Amino acid sequence: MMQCCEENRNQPLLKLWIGPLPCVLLYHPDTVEVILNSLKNIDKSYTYKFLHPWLGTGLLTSTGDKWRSRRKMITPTFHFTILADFLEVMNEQANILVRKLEKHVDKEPFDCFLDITLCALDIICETAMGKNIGAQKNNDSEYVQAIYKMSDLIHHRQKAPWLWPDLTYLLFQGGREHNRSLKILHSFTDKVITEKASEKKKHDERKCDFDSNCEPSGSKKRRAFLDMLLNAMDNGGNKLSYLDIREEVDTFMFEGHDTTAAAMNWAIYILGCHPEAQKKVHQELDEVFGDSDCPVTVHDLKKLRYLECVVKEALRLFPSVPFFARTLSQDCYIRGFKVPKGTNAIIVSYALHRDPGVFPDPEEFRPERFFPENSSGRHPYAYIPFSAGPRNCIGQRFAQMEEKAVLATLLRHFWVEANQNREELGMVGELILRPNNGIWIQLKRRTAHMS
Ligand code: HEM
Repeated sequence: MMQCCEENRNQPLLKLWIGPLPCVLLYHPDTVEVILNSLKNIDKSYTYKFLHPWLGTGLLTSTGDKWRSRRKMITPTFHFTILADFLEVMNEQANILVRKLEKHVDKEPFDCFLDITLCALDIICETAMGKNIGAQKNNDSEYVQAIYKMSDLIHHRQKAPWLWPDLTYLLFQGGREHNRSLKILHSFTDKVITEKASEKKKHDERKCDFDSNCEPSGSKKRRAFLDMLLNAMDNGGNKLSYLDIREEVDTFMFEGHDTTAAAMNWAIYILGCHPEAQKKVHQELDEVFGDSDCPVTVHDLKKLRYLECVVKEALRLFPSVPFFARTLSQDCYIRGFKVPKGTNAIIVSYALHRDPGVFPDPEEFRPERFFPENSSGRHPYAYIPFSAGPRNCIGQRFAQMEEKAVLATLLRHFWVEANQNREELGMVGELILRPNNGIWIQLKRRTAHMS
């Protein structure tokens, strides 16, 4: 698909069939805008249906009034002050990662992909559910294995139209494994929600009893998204049901960890290939942190402007979600072409981000492209790693905070060298853009002021 867009860069759009589905591929800012800006064409495409058994119709997969009401209810849980509380979890997990990676300093190249991914998994588990599953220390857990199995199975099914009917799917081994993993995933979230709900009940009762002295003095309890979902209400004052909450928690688990994990891995890879840029990051880190080993604060994050440009440029070259799709609920016109209702519009951000008219020498890694003076006036739909418009990524600020905090912690300790060229990565655009061959790096220790 990526190659197809590249070869037809001068065409306004591409029409093709994927199995029985009529599709258009979009990879120009103005054509993408028509779809993403629309308040009507918000239905996800047919292949998202294979996420339903796991995620139900949570924020990612729902549509119409359900999506509108949920989006409104959940948006406040991503408020900046709440995100700031999550930074503590991000710092803790990033430090565990640093300790794990210590053993590789001045040693042979190693594949860091899983290490970074498990760090992202621990972060989302604790922030979404308030549960520390310690995946960084033990990745053999049934739940961790089931998450990866499930993502693989869903992707495989999306690519194979003969596996689309539920009945046929169940005849295959994949279908049976799918149901096994589903049980593990749901019983884990069920258990966590039940525990949290009963904790909340006890807490509310104590509060009614006497509205103070409930918590031991001085202890500040960490909030998780789940705590906020248990309190959330729609316009009519209705609370979310138990199943409503489960679909949202599962959605955060799915959408909120592989994406950030891939993004951090790609950023480490690309910095490992560009020592000049890495030196600038180190210099900035030294200016902000000096010799201290204090955890990263929100205030520090604001000062890491060059690192932010690195993160953005890495997501341009390697968008974690390389394409996403809508099914048109009404006819629309794109550059004068009538695209009928029912068509699947596939937005190929991987190709869009490589438009040489917007990003000259698109394959070059140049964080400077995102300096304010260089990005002002750029088409607002030319760079959309988090999608754009009303259905953009609700976790964007969370993800940016996590990426910067974890990368800053890693790079305060290590100098990174990458050991692969791009061809050796085995890049594949599945649900997530992944390096099939892993990310092989070497680490050297660094101390502040080395830069
Ligand atoms: C670098 C990290 C991330 C990237 C690149 C990313 C990218 C995206 C993209 C492209 C979409 C649109 C998908 C579509 O239209 O099918 C999306 C939607 C979404 N993302 Fe993210 N995401 C990231 C992190 C997160 C995190 C950390 C969370 C939650 C904690 C999250 C939660 C969601 C949700 C719930 C939606 C659906 C929003 C809606 O339809 O209203 N994402 N994300």
